[in-house]
Amino acid sequence: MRIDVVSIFPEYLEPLNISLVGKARARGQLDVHVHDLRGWTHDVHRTVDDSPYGGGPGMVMKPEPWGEALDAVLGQGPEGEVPTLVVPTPSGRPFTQELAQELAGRPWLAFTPARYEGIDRRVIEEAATRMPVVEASIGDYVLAGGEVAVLVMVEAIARLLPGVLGNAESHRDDSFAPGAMADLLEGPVYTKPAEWRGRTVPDILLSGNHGRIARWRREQAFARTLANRADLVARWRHADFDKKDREA
Ligand SMILES: Nc1nc2cc(Br)ccc2s1
Repeated sequence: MRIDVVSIFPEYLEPLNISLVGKARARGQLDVHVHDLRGWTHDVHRTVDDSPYGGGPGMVMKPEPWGEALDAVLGQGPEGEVPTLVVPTPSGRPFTQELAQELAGRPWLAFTPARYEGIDRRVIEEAATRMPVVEASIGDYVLAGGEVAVLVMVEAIARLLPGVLGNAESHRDDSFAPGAMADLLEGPVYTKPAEWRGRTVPDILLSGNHGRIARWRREQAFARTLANRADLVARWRHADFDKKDREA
């Protein structure tokens, strides 16, 4: 997978050089290119924003630099291919595990994290005439810019790429993963020592009875989901619980 990111703070994307994403890049599983939007400005002040038409607070990101940046990115990718443009925005569709899975299946993603009050709408409209566009929100809160959202989305997507996570089984038990864990949060996990500050590990996990352990883990996941995410539980049908249990 190729990933391009255009930002006025390219240094914000430094974390893409380390850990899971960094290792995937070193192994050639990911080809990441970070671009400074100001490279497509032509004035001495390298201007990327201006006051909003219609008035209102803050500044809006000018269309010209973004248009030229996307032209350049399109020209750098595989011949005849276009990226899926991913626009982090509080007003986008929820970025969920399902959307991460969908985007993990694309060969080329281009991220355009905004700052200020956002990007002139015409940039997105014009881009949509030449590539798929996904406007996605990582949550119901407003950040100072989209770079943090890009880090979240790239990590969530990269870990789903074949071979990136050491243990291919890890995906199966992810919270929100399709199948048995859909609409479920992961339950508690434990490791050595068996006793720590007077607290022991649940006996069931030491029993070696893998069927009962799987059942216990699902009950814990259900309880955690019930406690923290009633919205997910509302999507369960009673019969599904038993069915999901059989799938475990
Ligand atoms: N939750 C989010 N907040 C923001 C703010 C800006 Br400015 C750009 C993108 C995003 S995504």
